[in-house]
Amino acid sequence: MSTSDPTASPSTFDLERRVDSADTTLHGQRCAVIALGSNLGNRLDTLQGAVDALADTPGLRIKAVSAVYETEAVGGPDEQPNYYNAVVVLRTSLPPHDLLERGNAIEDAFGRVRTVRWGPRTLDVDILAYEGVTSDDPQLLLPHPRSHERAFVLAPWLDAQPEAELPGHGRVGALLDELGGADAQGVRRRDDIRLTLPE
Ligand SMILES: Nc1ncnc2c1ncn2[C@@H]1O[C@H](COP(=O)(O)OP(=O)(O)OP(=O)(O)O)[C@@H](O)[C@H]1O
Ligand SMILES: Nc1nc2c(c(=O)[nH]1)N=C(CO)CN2
Repeated sequence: MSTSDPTASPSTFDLERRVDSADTTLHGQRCAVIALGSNLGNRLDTLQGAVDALADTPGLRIKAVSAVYETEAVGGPDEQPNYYNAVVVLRTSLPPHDLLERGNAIEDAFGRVRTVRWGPRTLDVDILAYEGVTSDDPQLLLPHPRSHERAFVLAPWLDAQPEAELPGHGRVGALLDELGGADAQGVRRRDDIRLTLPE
């Protein structure tokens, strides 16, 4: 992890130790899919910062990043700004809870404040699925229990991984069709902006 990592903290060392041990045990690398969302502040810079921070995580390699989608806020208080949403497909030797911890640290680094449920936020990092893992632990529900009904998740996921399947629900493309497509939920691909992967 580089010293410029905005999430670097003493717990970073803990994380590195766990990554090292995960690398040398049976965990191997598994595929995981992460949803990013932002509807406060500079949404594009924040999503790019989150991609950079994920890419800078030991034991994690990004395989694909979706286009950016501008999406109407679902749930929570009225009159929220639109979100920018994107999905990242990765391979990792981090166990699921460590990946969650890393996602939470990245949210915190970008000023995430938790007030009302589904309220506006600088950054949301959700784990949509983790290869071979289902979990009913409220701290980490896998696959994410609401992803099948959210076009703001399915449209970018399909973009990043056209053959994707949501465990227990089927193909992501079919799920999006069942919702009536991206347009039906106010989800629009923004082809004028994009996220990049660090070299
Ligand atoms: N798959 C998951 N990915 C991320 N957080 C999860 C997951 N499953 C459970 N959680 C838990 O959900 C808690 C609340 O997360 P958060 O406030 O970001 O919810 P939200 O993104 O607003 O709502 P939603 O869960 O509907 O997307 C977190 O503390 C986290 O431990
Ligand atoms: N459009 C949109 N709406 C949301 C989003 C989001 O990322 N995009 N995230 C939520 C909680 O995770 C609740 N509502």
